[in-house]
Amino acid sequence: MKRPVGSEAADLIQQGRKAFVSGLAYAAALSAVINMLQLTVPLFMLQVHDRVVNSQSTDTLIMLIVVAAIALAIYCILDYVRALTYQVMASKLVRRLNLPVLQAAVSASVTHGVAQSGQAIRDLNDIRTFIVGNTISVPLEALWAPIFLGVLFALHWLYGLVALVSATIILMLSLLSDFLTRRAMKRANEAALQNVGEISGSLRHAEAIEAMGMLPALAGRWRRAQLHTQDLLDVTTRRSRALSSLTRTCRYMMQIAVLSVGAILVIRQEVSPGSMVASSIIMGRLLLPFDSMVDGWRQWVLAIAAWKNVCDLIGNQAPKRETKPTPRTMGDLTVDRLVYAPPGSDVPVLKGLSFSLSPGEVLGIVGPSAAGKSTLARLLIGVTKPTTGGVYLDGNNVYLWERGSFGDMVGYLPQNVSLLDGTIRDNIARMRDADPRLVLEAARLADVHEMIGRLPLGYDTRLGDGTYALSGGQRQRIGLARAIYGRPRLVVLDEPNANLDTDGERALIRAIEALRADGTIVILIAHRPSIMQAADKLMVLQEGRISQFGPRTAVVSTISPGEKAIAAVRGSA
Ligand SMILES: Nc1ncnc2c1ncn2[C@@H]1O[C@H](COP(=O)(O)OP(=O)(O)OP(=O)(O)O)[C@@H](O)[C@H]1O
Repeated sequence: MKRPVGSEAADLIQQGRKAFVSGLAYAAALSAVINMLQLTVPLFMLQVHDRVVNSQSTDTLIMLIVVAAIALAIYCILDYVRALTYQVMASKLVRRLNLPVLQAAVSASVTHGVAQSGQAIRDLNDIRTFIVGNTISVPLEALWAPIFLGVLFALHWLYGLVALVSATIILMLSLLSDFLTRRAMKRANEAALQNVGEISGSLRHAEAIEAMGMLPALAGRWRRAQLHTQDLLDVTTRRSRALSSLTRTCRYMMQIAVLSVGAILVIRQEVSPGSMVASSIIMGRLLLPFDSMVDGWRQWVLAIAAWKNVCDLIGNQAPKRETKPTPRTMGDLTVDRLVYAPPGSDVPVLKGLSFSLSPGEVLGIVGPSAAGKSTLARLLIGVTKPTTGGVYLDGNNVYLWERGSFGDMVGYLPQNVSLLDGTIRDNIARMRDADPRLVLEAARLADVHEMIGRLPLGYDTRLGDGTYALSGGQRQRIGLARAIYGRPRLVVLDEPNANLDTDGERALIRAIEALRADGTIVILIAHRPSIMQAADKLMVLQEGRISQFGPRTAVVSTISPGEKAIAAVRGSA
């Protein structure tokens, strides 16, 4: 039986939460013992002063050394085990969630843009850094403060009182630091993120910037934005440095205070000299988590917010798709009352489209700009979720289809061909371990084999930033080879001839004919009419509605003269 779609995401979140909570409980148990063992040194001092110095007994000293050494050895092991526990927690979480977050981020970037999805990947990394860092332990350490306080009260109530007042002062200073820096820090971080986003976005258009002399104006904007960020950071740094100096000084003063109280008590012979030194050490240990309490708390809040973002992304934004592969099919493509309105908009771009195509049919889609052609293409390949209605391939909903098996069924050449960082072979083979036979077959079918052979490293030529730059036509033809790699059952080509010369167009028509002979359903979207001679059927899309649909010759004969997009089709008939 198939599991309900989306339940895998909920399971993953649940498992991640469980692993974190059980790991934290284990770390808390270890922390309990570790904190007790941290009393080894002060207790050793106390005993040395009170027993060894007074009795001058080296036997007692040796016994104390042995006991302390055993306690410290156990401390060392447990401290290491606790660090390992955090590391295992972090790596389990990242291993489980890496792929789902990446998948969800890709889906989210289709609908919400790249910024949000990039943030989710950063969030997961932040959670990992938080778990393996020191601040995760702060609340666990603070839990043991009452024990240290109890020991100090047990040594003398005045030690306890000084410690209690000191802890309160340190906590107040820590809260004050948070109050004075939190807002400015948040604004500085947001401004810095925005700056980096703007700069990296603009660098993608370096040619246009350079050619049209936009650099001075852009540099002025970046400079102003960076100065603003720097001002905010300066404010936070000044305030937090001042408060951390004050806190540290207070801590030293409090240790002097406890030592002074101890000295008075020793003079009055109310406590032993050993207890004076021991109380100073315990006090330092007690104040440590209070010092980092607010920072630790802030890190916890940030980590919880990051976890919430990751859960939201996986649970809500990721498409609720089937998790089991669907077998390869040869059936019809059916579009049923398809309506699509972009997120946040009530105005549909596509208004109730219905049509169907049989295996081996080639459909050409024409229409004026902004008619909804590319939006329809994205719905046909199951990238975008329909608002209502659906697209079905052999009865299976293309949006809900498990992505791995659907990818084998489908080829897509987007309007803006985007080749990925990697070799030409990697790109044609869709970044999988390339099967050379299939890569060659796709390249031959797209008629790019010779062209690739002329490149410096052939199929091993690397594409990406700072590497080999292909022409627009070369990119489009390699994109076509990628779309038809593995002989998919449905191929959607959005403006496949936009950058092609006559030879390229002829090769494209040959590729479409080969796909048709193979029983593949091909959908062609084009403004340039020459390619439409390869189509069996034509659809004219206008303002999100099908105004014409049928065999190519029939549609062409019924088109009213004067319509721009349709005149283009007539030219091809
Ligand atoms: N995610 C979205 N958010 C807002 N508007 C959108 C979204 N997707 C599509 N649109 C709008 O839908 C309309 C159709 O866009 P589409 O890209 O499908 O047109 P097209 O027919 O392919 O145009 P062209 O021939 O110029 O490529 C446009 O007005 C576009 O702004």
